[in-house]
Amino acid sequence: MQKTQQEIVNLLLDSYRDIGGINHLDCGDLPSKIGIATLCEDLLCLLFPGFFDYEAVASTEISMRTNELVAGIRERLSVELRSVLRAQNGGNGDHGAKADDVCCKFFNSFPEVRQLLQTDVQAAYEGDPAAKSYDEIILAYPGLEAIAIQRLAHLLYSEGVPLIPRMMTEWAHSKTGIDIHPGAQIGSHFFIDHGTGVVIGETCVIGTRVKLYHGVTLGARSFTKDEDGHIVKGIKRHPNVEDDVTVYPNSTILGGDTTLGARSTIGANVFLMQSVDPDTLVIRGEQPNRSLDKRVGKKKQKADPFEEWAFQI
Ligand SMILES: CC(=O)OC[C@H](N)C(=O)O
Repeated sequence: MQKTQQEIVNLLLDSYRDIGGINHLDCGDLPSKIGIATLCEDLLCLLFPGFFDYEAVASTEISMRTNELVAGIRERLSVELRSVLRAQNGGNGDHGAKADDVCCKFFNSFPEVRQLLQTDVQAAYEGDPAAKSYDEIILAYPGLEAIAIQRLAHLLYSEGVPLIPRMMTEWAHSKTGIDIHPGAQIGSHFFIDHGTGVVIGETCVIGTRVKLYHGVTLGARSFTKDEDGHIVKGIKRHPNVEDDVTVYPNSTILGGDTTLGARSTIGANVFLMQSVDPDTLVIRGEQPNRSLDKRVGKKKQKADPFEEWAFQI
């Protein structure tokens, strides 16, 4: 039997009353998904003047253009910040002062973020023989876009801003296929080549000159639970990657106390839940240019049951 419009509405209202966990009522605005997406687009224009704009930008107009961009971003970011801070406080309070403070710190950090991004572009140029120019990297490398947004999102995350940083990195994820949590701490000269399927967890600490290929996961092991069976949040769950480490495609490194020692290389398709010393090579399967004897002779450990071999390079 067909339902009237009012009957359909009543069914939904009943469901809103009975199933409460997925309603957001009487507790203020949430950030807008479209709003965050356009903010991210404008932030990229601000970080890389002339690269993400629709039209060429002349140096004579850079001051005016920067003024306009900063004013627009500041106004919209303040609105979004007030919304999330209110929502966090059950829809109460103004939070204008806190929003202004966060905005101010955010913009103050831009020169530092740009300095880091310049090292990321350099790392991509030096790390990829296919990269012909810095322009190509800024315009065409998904890894650069993902790390640019993550570095900004990390500033907001570090100020304790809820929701917005995650929405920013998810915007970048949807564009690039690269999922970097805003909490991850990432050093300079960071390069993700190709990028699709890379996942970097919230509590990762990554050193300088680290290079990752597509499909790499820096993830958590199975979750610790409290006595009520609830997963414990806020603990260190993801690996540390020291300076000058390279991880080749589709490798999975798990665990908060797992450290990839400096200058190590993790080959493709490796599954690791234990630390490796500095200067270690970990590979899975045969390497055609090494005899098995040589590998066995040099091997440090064999991680059962995955047939991984680690030895000094
Ligand atoms: C990257 C990863 O391990 O994710 C698992 C889970 N989301 C966490 O943060 O622990």
